[in-house]
Amino acid sequence: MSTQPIELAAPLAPLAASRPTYLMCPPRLYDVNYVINPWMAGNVHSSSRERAAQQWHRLYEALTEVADVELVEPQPGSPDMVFTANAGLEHHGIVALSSFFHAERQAEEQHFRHWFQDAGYTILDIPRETPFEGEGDALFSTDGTRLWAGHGPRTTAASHHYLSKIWNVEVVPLHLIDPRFYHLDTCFAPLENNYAMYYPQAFDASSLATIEAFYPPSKRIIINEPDATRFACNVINIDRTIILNDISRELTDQLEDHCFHVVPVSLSEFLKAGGAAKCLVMRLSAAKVGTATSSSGRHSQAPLQ
Ligand SMILES: NC(=O)NCCC[C@H](N)C(=O)O
Repeated sequence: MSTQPIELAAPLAPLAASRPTYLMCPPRLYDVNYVINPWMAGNVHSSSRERAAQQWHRLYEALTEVADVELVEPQPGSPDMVFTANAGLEHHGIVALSSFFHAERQAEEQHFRHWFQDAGYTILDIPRETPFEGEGDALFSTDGTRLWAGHGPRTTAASHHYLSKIWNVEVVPLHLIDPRFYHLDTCFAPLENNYAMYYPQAFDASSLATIEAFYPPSKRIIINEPDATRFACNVINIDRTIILNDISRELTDQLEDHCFHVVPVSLSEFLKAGGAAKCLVMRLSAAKVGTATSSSGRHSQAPLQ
């Protein structure tokens, strides 16, 4: 019998899982200055900048656990710039820049344009006559086979054909009919492992049938009105992690039963403007970022406010 100590094989270094990258905008200039959705009504100047900063930082910290974050500087006169999901839609290094429906947000377009230019993206414009509000209304299915595209309150159905031309992808229109859920990302979320969360009443009958034809019953996570109005569908989903505003215990349990790891971050100050976790971030192709020469950059620490 050998007396040689058994040599244990050195453990394999874990494969570096590629971390996704997101764009965020610090809330230094965030406020509710006007009313362009039902959540803002009665909330003009009612948000606390200090609380908003704390909540945004918690979101930033939760996100940087699982992703890299780039920052764009907030700009005077654009208090909604914190909702970077609405800057545009980026895929394969190309950005379809948003063409905002409301004049109140149109000044943001030039600021985001500069950031994407400096970061080396190819920018394609969507005409002013056919408003398009970026990732707020355009979400790829997690298998990448289709682009779900909302229309109605903000984005026009006529803008969708630009998206299918840019990426040669099937664009599936979903008609939003409840003014509280004015962007697709407020009422619908494709999730990993081909699940989807959605608030059915936000859609017309044929759009709902389209969603249900794609997701079999076992893959549907149906959100009730109390959770929908907590922006439960407005999630950042990275692998099994789901970052979102506070939701009910029942929904948390349901998500955990489907093996998701739920990370709640209270975002009450941003709900006053009609946005939550997913609205505060925009997904980017990692390949392009890090080349920016503007005030943005890759940050591993929470930035100063
Ligand atoms: N749903 C989103 O993607 N973004 C939230 C945008 C809030 C902003 N106050 C707006 O009404 O456009």
